[in-house]
Amino acid sequence: MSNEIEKAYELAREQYAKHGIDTDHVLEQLAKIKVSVHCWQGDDVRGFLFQDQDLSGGISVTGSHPGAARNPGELRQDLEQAFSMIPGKHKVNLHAIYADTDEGPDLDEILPHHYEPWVAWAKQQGLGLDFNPTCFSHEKSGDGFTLSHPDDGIRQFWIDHCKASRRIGAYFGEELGQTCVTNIWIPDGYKDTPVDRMSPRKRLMESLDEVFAEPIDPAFNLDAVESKLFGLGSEAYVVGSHEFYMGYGMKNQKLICLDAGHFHPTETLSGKLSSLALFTSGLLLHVSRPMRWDSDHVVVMDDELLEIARELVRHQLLGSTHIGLDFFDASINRVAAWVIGTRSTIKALLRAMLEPIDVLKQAELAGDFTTRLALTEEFKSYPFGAVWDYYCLKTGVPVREAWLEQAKDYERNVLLQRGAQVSPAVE
Ligand SMILES: C[C@H](O)[C@H](O)[C@@H](O)C(=O)CO
Ligand SMILES: [Mn+2]
Repeated sequence: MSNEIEKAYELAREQYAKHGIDTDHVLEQLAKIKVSVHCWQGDDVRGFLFQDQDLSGGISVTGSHPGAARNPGELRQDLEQAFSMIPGKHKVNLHAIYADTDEGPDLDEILPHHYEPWVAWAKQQGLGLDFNPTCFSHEKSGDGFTLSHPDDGIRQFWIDHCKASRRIGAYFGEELGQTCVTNIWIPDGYKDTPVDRMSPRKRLMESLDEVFAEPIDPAFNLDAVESKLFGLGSEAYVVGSHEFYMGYGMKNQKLICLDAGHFHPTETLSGKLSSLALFTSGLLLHVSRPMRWDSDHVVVMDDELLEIARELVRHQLLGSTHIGLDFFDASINRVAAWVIGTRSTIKALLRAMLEPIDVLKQAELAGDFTTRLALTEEFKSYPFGAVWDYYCLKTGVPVREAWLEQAKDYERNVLLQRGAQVSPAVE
């Protein structure tokens, strides 16, 4: 098998070389890209701090596939399993509710040591960590408002939570020697048309100013802010809209987080990158797959994913863009969901790197749109799959669908052995 893969790669290498594309170099570049894999696919966004709280904040996970992780040890075990089927070294994105501690801190009391086992594990696995304050699934977000809440006390609680989160991000960055991105998303909004759209936004702006007041070394932690068009129960108005965070992020040098599911259905994230990149200090992506709404389906290599990858590659945005995933599907094996979404994202980046970018740009500049269209179309059937297979082989992960048998074994031997109750950590 490995001989066949190597032979196919040699043929592919020759074909790409005819267009000046050095596949060996492309694979070296690909290996440098880190995808931030979101931990919350592993347990349907439940977390470990408030396990009796229902998921709130206008997001929803559907499906009842067995085997969700019930404690931090199981979640790490599942992530390790997923990473053994994903080429490259990446990052894990944690939410505050994934603290690994018996101390039971409230969200405004979280401290770096509550996440120490995650750091020890990340070091051992050679992974980076990213972070998010959890401004939902909590009694103080019950009426749908957090950082823009009209009540000073409740707003202060969420400000303190976000401040604590940045310090945890800085701790991750310092400990792991890899910058942590701490992303703030809040659900605040109204189900029906508000009378006053301005005041909640003013409160949010002031809360964010307070959250970001403490200087933190950007080598350790970078802040990001994530907008949204609507949520379940906030259909009419979301305080943290795209325009709000675009303005806030540019004015205050914060990363702007673009979630593929957070725009009007015909708007594309890929269409926004080249504009925002000209004016921002950097971007964070939440690569997701909206189906008619912000449904957070598992990412697949569809046209939009490819177009996002092309924008990042063609305009050299990989250095300033942090690529995170954000989907949660409980109707399929959760480990497989991670593997499918992450492999598809990396594969799309590879495909984008294997295109004759300079030739296409020159054709466009010369007004030769025939060549542009013809080459773009022909390259769709170039043997990128042979290069991908070779990359998997060389990085020691299963080639093609071979990973599925491994995932099924893991499901049989581990996931299906889990009962419904919370069990002690597996370690
Ligand atoms: C759990 C995540 O933080 C959440 O999905 C957020 O990023 C979002 O996209 C909400 O719609
Ligand atoms: Mn998101």
